[in-house]
Parts: sequence; C-alpha cells; structure tokens
Amino acid sequence: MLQLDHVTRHRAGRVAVQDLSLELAPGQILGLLGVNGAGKSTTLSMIAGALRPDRGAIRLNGEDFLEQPELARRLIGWLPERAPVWPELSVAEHLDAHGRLRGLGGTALRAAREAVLARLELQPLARRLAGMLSQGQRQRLGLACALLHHPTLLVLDEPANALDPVQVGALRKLVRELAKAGTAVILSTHVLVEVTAVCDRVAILHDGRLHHDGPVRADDHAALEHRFFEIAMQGATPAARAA
Ligand SMILES: Nc1ncnc2c1ncn2[C@@H]1O[C@H](COP(=O)(O)OP(=O)(O)OP(=O)(O)O)[C@@H](O)[C@H]1O
Repeated sequence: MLQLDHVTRHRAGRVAVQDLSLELAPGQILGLLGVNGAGKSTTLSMIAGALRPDRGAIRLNGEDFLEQPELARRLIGWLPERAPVWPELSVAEHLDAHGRLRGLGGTALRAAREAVLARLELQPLARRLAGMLSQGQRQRLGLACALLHHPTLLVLDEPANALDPVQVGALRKLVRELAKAGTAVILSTHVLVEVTAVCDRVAILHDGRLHHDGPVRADDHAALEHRFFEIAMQGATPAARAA
C-alpha cells in the first residue's frame, strides 16, 4: 500500500535521505531504526506529505499523493517527533480541529472524538488546556490526533517519547490491535527494544541510507543488536568503536 521509490532528500545542503526504496503492506508494523541524525524523521515527514523528496516517488495505494495532499490527510495519521499543540485549546478542541481538517463534522466527528479519547484514556483530560498537559499527556494527545480519522497508514515518530512504562505497554498493545485490523504502521525509534517488542519488520537507516530490511522475531534481540551496532559504528573512530 505504501511504496518509496529511490527517494532522496537534502537538508541544509547535506544529504539526509539517499536513494531509499521501501514497501509496506496493510497490517504490517515496520520499525525504522537508526542513531541520531540517521534520517528517520526526514523519511517519516516525507511519507506524511510534510516534506517533498528532491528525487524519487512516494505512492500510497498506487497514487502519487504529493500531487494530491487531501489523499495524505485522509489516509495517513502522523505523529511528528514534536507534535505541535496550541496551548490555548483544550484536548477536545484539538481533536475537533484535527477532525475538521480531515473532513469530519457533526455526529461523525463527535463519535470519533469520544472513541479516541476513550481509547487513549484521555477522557478525564478532555477539557484541559493543552498548555497545561505533561509531556506524556501531550504525546497521547498527538497520538489521538493521528488516530482520530481511522487512517490506513499510521506514521509514528518516536511514539514512546515521554511515555511512562504503563503507557508504553498500552501503546504497544494499541499498535498491535490496529495492525491486526489492517492498518499499516511505520514507527521510528533509536531504541532496539521498541522494535523487538512490537514490529514484525525492521529497516535500519544510517547516514540516510538503508542498510538492512528484514523480519523481526521475538528471539531476535541479540542478532539485531549486533547488526545495529555493526551498522551504527561504520565510519566511527577506533576510540568510539572500543568504547
Ligand atoms: N530542520 C532541519 N534543518 C536542517 N537540517 C536538518 C533538519 N532536520 C534534520 N536535519 C538534518 O537531516 C539529517 C537527518 O536528520 P533526521 O532528523 O531525519 O534524523 P533522525 O534519524 O530522525 O535523528 P533523531 O533520532 O536525532 O531524531 C541530519 O543530518 C540532520 O542534521
């Protein structure tokens, strides 16, 4: 359903993502793993339609959505690395604003809002101003905004950021349930355990290039850790390798 075809993007005069090709099927959970600056957020921003590739194509259900931004808004739910919030709007007002941007209104919007508030245990905070939320509560609001319109593709940039261990467990369960219902999920992280806990496939990025793309099994942690460090240490100084 999602296809990246030889995608390249420069940022501040340097290559951030280079010649990246990937495919994602409905119901798949792909972990995008990489060290700081590997190109994960740039990749996810392009998939979410917020950044244009310099070269290459991104297709969703066969359509090049760069020419059809409304398709991305309807089909994709995106939790950016730093989900923007309007401090003076309440949690419920945020959800209403996001819903309207995606064409929801009236009873359909109210039903979607109440469902997502319940699913993310945000009901007690519905009237609280976003400026008064903790970091973890903000992250859950960002997730709620991404889920509100039942996207076919969920793009999560470091979704476990700022969440407590209970909420991390709830997030993993939620992602698995969504995938079981057919939603494709792509999530970025630099934490290996996030990948082995929830993903069924992992792509490792380093210096903007794809170095590994393969399945994840529950007993894979040690092998995957070895592969990750092998890739992450490419180009590192001998002192850094020995550390
Ligand atoms: N807003 C920006 N302006 C200029 N360069 C940027 C910007 N954001 C990222 N970059 C550069 O693009 C490259 C890839 O960064 P990106 O944020 O995609 O990596 P990442 O893997 O998500 O890193 P992290 O784990 O630290 O979030 C880096 O060299 C980074 O310095």
